[in-house]
Amino acid sequence: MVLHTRTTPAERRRAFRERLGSGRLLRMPGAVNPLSARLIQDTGFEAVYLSGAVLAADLGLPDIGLTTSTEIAARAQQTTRVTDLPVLIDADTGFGEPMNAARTVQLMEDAGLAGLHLEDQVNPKRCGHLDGKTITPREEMARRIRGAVDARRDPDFLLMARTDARSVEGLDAAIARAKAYVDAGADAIFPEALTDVSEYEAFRQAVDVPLLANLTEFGKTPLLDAATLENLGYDIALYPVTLLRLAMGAVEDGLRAIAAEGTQESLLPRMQTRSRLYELLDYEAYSAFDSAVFDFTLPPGNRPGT
Ligand SMILES: C[C@](O)(C(=O)O)[C@H](CC(=O)O)C(=O)O
Ligand SMILES: [Mg+2]
Repeated sequence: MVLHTRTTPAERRRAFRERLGSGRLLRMPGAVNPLSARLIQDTGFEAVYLSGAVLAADLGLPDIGLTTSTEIAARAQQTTRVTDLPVLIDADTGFGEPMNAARTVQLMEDAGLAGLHLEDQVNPKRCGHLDGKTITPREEMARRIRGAVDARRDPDFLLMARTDARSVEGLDAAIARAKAYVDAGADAIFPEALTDVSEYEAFRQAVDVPLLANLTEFGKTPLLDAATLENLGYDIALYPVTLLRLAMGAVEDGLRAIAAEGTQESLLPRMQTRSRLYELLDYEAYSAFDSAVFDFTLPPGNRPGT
């Protein structure tokens, strides 16, 4: 995969729709950057997520609706260029009125994404697993969804509605909202911050469209495993911030070790090697453009593929 993806956005959207219709659970890790999307593909996952929390944290911002739709579209495009997998993005509240949600859909289509989700919070929004959320009236969110549906040009672009109502209005209201959002045209539902298996079951019984389970760590939801979620009939298992938490944990430990030990020697076994990085970048394949690009040798045991 030199420089770019080989698949078109249309092909990926189609593949994503078909995969969601398979009845098998789709495990979707959130990328931390375009390179990590490559790693998600390389390790055998079939779709990539772009988390609003990660995109904000990447800029040193909290997840309270400060990022803009053009900012996240730019990051999305950098990501979709370097993976063949479908990419689903977190479009928060749609960034304003229903007309802003409509524009957001077109920006995300143009960024090569396979779909997005919109949530029924008001701004400033917050992480779905925090207390004190405020949600829109149900009809306001239905208008947001209808605006998004009308703006969509590729019918395969997935429009997922997230409801944050469980921790605000209770389970029954959250389910009623999910149904109303499907009636407004949502293709899939993201019930946020469910607290136990019985709530997952209730959603599954009530809603016919694909359902996403958000397995974010340190939140309100138990970290149900893939087999359990598949048995519950869920379609997507989301690990939105997992890679960021792993990476930042490792970065912090590493910084402390260098500061304490005066060398990074003890950290080498935990590092991605130069050869693995080059393999991921498909460095060698760039010789097709210019044989001088990859005409060096790496130390023994450190060549891509060895
Ligand atoms: C899924 C989510 O919307 C995200 O932005 O990744 C967050 C995740 C998190 O903050 O842990 C959410 O659940 O609100
Ligand atoms: Mg989010």
